[in-house]
Amino acid sequence: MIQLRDVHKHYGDYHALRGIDLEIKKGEFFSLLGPSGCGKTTLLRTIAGFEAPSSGSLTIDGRDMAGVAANHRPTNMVFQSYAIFPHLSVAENVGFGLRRDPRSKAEKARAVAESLEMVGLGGYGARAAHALSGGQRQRVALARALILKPKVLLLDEPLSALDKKMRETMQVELIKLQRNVGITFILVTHDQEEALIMSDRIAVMFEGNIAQMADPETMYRRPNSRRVAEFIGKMNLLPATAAMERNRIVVDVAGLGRGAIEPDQAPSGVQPGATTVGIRPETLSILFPGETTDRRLAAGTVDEVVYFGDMTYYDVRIPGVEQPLTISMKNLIGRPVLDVGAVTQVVWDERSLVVLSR
Ligand SMILES: Nc1ncnc2c1ncn2[C@@H]1O[C@H](COP(=O)(O)OP(=O)(O)OP(=O)(O)O)[C@@H](O)[C@H]1O
Repeated sequence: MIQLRDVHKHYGDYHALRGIDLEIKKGEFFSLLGPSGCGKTTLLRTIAGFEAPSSGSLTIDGRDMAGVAANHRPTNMVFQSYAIFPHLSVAENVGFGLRRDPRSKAEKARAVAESLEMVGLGGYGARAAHALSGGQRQRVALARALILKPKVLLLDEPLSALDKKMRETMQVELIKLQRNVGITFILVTHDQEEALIMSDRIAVMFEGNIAQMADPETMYRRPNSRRVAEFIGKMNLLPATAAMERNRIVVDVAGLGRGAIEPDQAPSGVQPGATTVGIRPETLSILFPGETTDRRLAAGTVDEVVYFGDMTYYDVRIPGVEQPLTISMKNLIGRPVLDVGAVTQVVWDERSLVVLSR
């Protein structure tokens, strides 16, 4: 539905977008994720028509958007600083975009009520906008965008001003809303958790480039580079050597040992020789007294313990490995929390390794 081909954007000498190729499907919840300054807002604004690409093409529904003004595109944008008008009522805010709509007053009022219903603010129409909470204002901004029935809703960090609890509630509500209305959502966020929770697909951006584009599970389990791996969640990085042995890829991981891996565990390919592998903390575990395993073991010493409610995070030092490995363990009834200095066995599985050669 939305297609970008080799899109570049220059601001004077600064090269903000460096050849973006992107295809977003109808009805998809797509997130642009990356650190501050990577160009995600520029990309969103380019799709919206607030910025013109320096080169490259953008089509929406097969129609070339070159020269098409923002207000003539089938898109609508919801901003971080959801600029609602404080002197108007909630209903007046939501109906603002219908000022020039030829429908009757009663029909417009019905559309406003419907939009408010969609965002969980049914019955709030008469309230003064200035008397709303942050989360409610955000919903008003959403209702105001939805009433225009855009094909694509562009969301620029829409939840970043909300506190954590409210943000989590709104994340779930936004997902439900998107499923109900079926329109394409493109979300800009620097919050990896938010992107993982909400998206059908994510593009991770660094310095004006898309580093990886994938569904959340692939992005998390099979990052294609060290940088993506470290940007999303916590990843243990270990030096390793890779070799091809009878058509199998075998990696020898410092301190852990050798294991054969599948091709999908090396999303950017494998060069024989020195490499880096990643392993997520929750794919490692500690073998507690009385437990057995048929998986691989490595002996180590607990270096650090961080207790975190239902989880405990251990840093375990393993001979031959420079950095302690972080291991997250669910706190279960009867499972002790180890102390710093405890000698332990770390359980690992070659299936959770990912080769991060870049
Ligand atoms: N109008 C502009 N003129 C000059 N440089 C700009 C302009 N807009 C953005 N930039 C630069 O382009 C780069 C990308 O900006 P952009 O706003 O897209 O980043 P971002 O990834 O959205 O970051 P943030 O999360 O901080 O908003 C930044 O280095 C920024 O300074």
